[in-house]
Amino acid sequence: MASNGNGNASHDFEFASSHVPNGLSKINTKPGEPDMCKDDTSSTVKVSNLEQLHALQKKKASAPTTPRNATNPSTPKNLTPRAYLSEEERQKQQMQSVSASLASLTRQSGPQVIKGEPGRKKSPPKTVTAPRLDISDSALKFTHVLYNLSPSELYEQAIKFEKGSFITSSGALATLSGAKTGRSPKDKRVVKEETSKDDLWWGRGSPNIEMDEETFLVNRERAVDYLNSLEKVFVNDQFLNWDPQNRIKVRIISARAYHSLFMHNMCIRPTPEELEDFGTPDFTIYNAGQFPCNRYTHYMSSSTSIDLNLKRKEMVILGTQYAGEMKKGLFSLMHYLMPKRGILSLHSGCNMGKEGDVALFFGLSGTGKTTLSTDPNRQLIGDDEHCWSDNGVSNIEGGCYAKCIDLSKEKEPEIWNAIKFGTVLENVVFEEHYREVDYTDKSVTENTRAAYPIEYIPNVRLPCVGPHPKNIILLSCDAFGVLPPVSKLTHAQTMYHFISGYTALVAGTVEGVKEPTATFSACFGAAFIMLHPTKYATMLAEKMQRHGATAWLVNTGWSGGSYGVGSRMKLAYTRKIINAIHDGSLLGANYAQTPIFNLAVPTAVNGVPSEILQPQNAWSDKTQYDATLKKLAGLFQKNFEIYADYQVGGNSQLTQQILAAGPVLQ
Ligand SMILES: Nc1ncnc2c1ncn2[C@@H]1O[C@H](COP(=O)(O)OP(=O)(O)O)[C@@H](O)[C@H]1O
Ligand SMILES: C=C(OP(=O)(O)O)C(=O)O
Ligand SMILES: [Ca+2]
Ligand SMILES: [Mn+2]
Repeated sequence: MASNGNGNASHDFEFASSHVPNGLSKINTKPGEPDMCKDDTSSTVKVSNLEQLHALQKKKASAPTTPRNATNPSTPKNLTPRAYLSEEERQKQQMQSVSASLASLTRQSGPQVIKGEPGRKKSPPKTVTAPRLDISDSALKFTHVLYNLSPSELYEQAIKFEKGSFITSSGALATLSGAKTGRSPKDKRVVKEETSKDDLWWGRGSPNIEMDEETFLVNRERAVDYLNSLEKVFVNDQFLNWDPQNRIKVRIISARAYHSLFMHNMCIRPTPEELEDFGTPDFTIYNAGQFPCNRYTHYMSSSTSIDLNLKRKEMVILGTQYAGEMKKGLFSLMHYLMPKRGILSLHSGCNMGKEGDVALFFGLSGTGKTTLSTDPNRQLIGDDEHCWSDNGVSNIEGGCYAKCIDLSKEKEPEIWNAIKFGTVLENVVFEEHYREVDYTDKSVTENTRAAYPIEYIPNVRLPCVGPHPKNIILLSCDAFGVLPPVSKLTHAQTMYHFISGYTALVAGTVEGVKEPTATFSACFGAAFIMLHPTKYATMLAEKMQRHGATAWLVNTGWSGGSYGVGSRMKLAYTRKIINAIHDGSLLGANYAQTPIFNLAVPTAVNGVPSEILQPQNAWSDKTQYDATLKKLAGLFQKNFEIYADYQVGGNSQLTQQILAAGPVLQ
């Protein structure tokens, strides 16, 4: 009957052959049809007003989840949806839990919260009301809770309400993180309290700068008051760790859609059933990043404070909107919780080959964990944070956080293609009309970032778990240009370099500064570790020995001279080196020892010019090379002094071997 695009003409209307006086043809409806003009022929919608029509557009939500394959080990067997609860009761419990999270500690109960956006006054709001014993202006107002919104909803929130939010030509959400475009490790504080203080690493070299319990509460109150003063807050209830036995439930309360979307991408996304049974989180982040801390508060040294309280299982963020702070805050938590269970937490990328061979990529920021674990020939398990338990490896996260300065489609196609709808693009610059991103532009920061769900990488391994690692790759971006592109490490050397955690980056964007600065960051992530580095090193040594893993040191930094003279190692060469590690060919190569560092360097690697394998060959000024090598060796030795008094494991022999495995200056 109808014309529905298949080429048949509609016979619903007939033009009368006779002309009416004004020149317009008269339209006659067919006999039997109701006397109304229809502009299409499909059945009409069953609504009586526009509002109802708009309501039809949105159907019952099913939360966007992290996809898992059929044999999903990350859904614990005892997870049965609470079928006995009515939808209304369930929602009420959910909001009661959020209200409790947002409660001031001086009140018995939480603030009045309403699920959903402000301004929808039509239906009576589902509120959770606190008994009004302590009547105050802030207790009288409602806070709207935007609970586990989808990427589409978060895009709308960001674009409507957050200045600096734009959709780029590839569909990503471009945002600005404000004044802080990187982490603020000097502003991190850890509460010294009786449940954890004896386990934690304090003092020289430690990232854990202490704070007392009272001061934490002052900052927590500041964050909670700020969040409650807003019309609406975002709440994400999500998981960490793909190992089902060691999954952690986290709640993130934030004020920006950008933060909510970032965490949606970075944490593991629960299924609707898992969300129904979420209950009370194991850990809560209060992100009040737009609001500064009070500098008159004890322990505060700037307007930024990132405070971790392991006893209360809470983290407070004030004065920084850099989203990586939340991700790495949770990583710190895992660096405390997991070793207590005999599980090693690792600042590493991880992927797996067709034979089930797993590789770990350790390294500080910018050394290549994300770039090199994203490999078209291998399945990606994760780019940044992992656990190594007796069952193998598991990713902690549900997403990746790639650096995108100078990103190119040719060199890193998988990451390039992952920057699409749903991806958060931090601090990038784009052309104002077409919104084409210019990845070379450092106007906002050099630390431009893309956060995307892990399944945006096509060859992802879901669930993100794997067997015990075969190769351990320590990445170092040596801007001095003296470390070889690749070397095979002995067991003791592995421990030495793991504890040292060396990289050297160029001093940054300051004009005229050409001298590289060495960074030593224990366990390739000193900013996130909670226990003494030797604790993690002992676990790594034990696991590597038990599972027969081989370790390699790979320099992704400079070759042919230091920064300013030499050039960055070609990514294509590094990839060839990594391939030779994966396929086992490098294990059987011939090796030569280097002076001072005593590293075993292969004489040939398929696809890599042999003259760059021994770094001194690539330098034109040999005396300069010798001097630079000695300088770096001295820096290593100086850094290691703080560990000389510690034992690795119960084994003083291993400790002696580790000390002897460092560079030797004649
Ligand atoms: N030889 C190389 N190996 C690895 N990365 C390289 C190399 N040369 C340049 N790069 C660039 O260095 C950066 C490494 O960053 P990324 O992989 O995100 O580091 P991480 O994940 O360790 O913080 C990327 O921008 C990458 O394109
Ligand atoms: C998010 C970060 O990690 P990485 O640079 O290691 O990817 C960071 O250091 O802020
Ligand atoms: Ca990374
Ligand atoms: Mn990282």
